[in-house]
Amino acid sequence: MVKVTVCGAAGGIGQPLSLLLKLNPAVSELALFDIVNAKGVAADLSHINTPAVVTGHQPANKEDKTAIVDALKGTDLVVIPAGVPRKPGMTRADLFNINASIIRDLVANIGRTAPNAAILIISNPVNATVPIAAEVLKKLGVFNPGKLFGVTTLDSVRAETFLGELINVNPSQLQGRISVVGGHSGDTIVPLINVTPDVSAKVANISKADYDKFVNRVQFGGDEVVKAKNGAGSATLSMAYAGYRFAAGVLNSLGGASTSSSGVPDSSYVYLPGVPGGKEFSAKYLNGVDFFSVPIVLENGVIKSFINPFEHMKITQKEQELVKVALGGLEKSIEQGTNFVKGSKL
Ligand SMILES: NC(=O)C1=CN([C@@H]2O[C@H](COP(=O)(O)OP(=O)(O)OC[C@H]3O[C@@H](n4cnc5c(N)ncnc54)[C@H](O)[C@@H]3O)[C@@H](O)[C@H]2O)C=CC1
Ligand SMILES: O=C([O-])CC(=O)C(=O)O
Repeated sequence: MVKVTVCGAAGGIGQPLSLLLKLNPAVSELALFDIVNAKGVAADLSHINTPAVVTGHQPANKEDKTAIVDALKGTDLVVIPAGVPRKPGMTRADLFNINASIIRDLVANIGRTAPNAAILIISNPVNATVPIAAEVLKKLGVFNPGKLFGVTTLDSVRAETFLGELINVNPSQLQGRISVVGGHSGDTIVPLINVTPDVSAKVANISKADYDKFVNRVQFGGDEVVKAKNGAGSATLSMAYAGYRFAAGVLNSLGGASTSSSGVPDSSYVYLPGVPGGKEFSAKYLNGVDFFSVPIVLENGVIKSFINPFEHMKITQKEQELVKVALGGLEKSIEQGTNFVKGSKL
């Protein structure tokens, strides 16, 4: 019996992500929470002939806490795509003012109602919203760093797609054979492409100009979609796919499967000092930066270990430089998120 809750389930990401979760046979209950239209989306999805029982939870007014409590009660996994998306001309950091308090309040509810649930954060700016979640859970005394995941899978999905185009390989075959680390915005995103010898041999022929274009496209792929949607939001469908890919990995691990079985596992933006070996890794390679996206190995829905890219992947000089740049941006966002909660009443 596995209960999954989606917070922000009626949104552009929330709806297709909930659809994909409804199709997963491991899910027995799917609780959809949103401040609008949660019941409508739930009624719609509930007609699909798969075992998951779908429920919709929508507060009647601002004071109504029963909807969120019902959505979270007994849940094993919460996915959060709640909040506002970007419009052209905005950075992800510009979303902080609105999304920071949405994440703070949702995670406080999770900490109080479902302290053992795995929490997957999609809402931007991920580089800061995950530190917000960690700080809230710490304040409530229920922080389990092995169960807090910043969802950066879309960066991997993009890297696989764009590299596949470049080296003429079916992009779905690149899953687990390249990696993306760092954070989730602009130059904090660092693709690593020399992860397996077969891919490494192919990328050796890429020109410097093409490589630079590839890195830039992975780092700024989100902007490409924001521009194309021209005011109607940011990536939703590719994000729902990516969010589902990551959530399915967590669900599989709850069912006993190891995420490390096929190549390099997906990365997630995690609190390193709370992961085995993470504190030493951060001190040695990241100037002590606490949150960083690394490939993680899961067991029973919890991070069992992570793969140290600096020891297990052939990182080039250029990639080292990209990591250095990423750390500067990450430090600022982490501090912003942490300070926000320190100055907040829960
Ligand atoms: N991690 C990643 O790779 C990506 C993250 N995102 C982020 O995901 C977030 C959602 O994007 P979209 O689905 O396109 O936005 P959207 O506006 O279509 O949907 C957001 C949903 O959240 C709901 N919501 C707002 N406040 C809420 C609250 N307090 N509790 C529950 N639900 C609430 C809204 O009613 C809406 O249905 C944005 O912050 C966006 O930047 C988007 C793409 C990729
Ligand atoms: O670009 C955005 O604002 C949404 C996002 O995080 C992405 O598409 O990677």
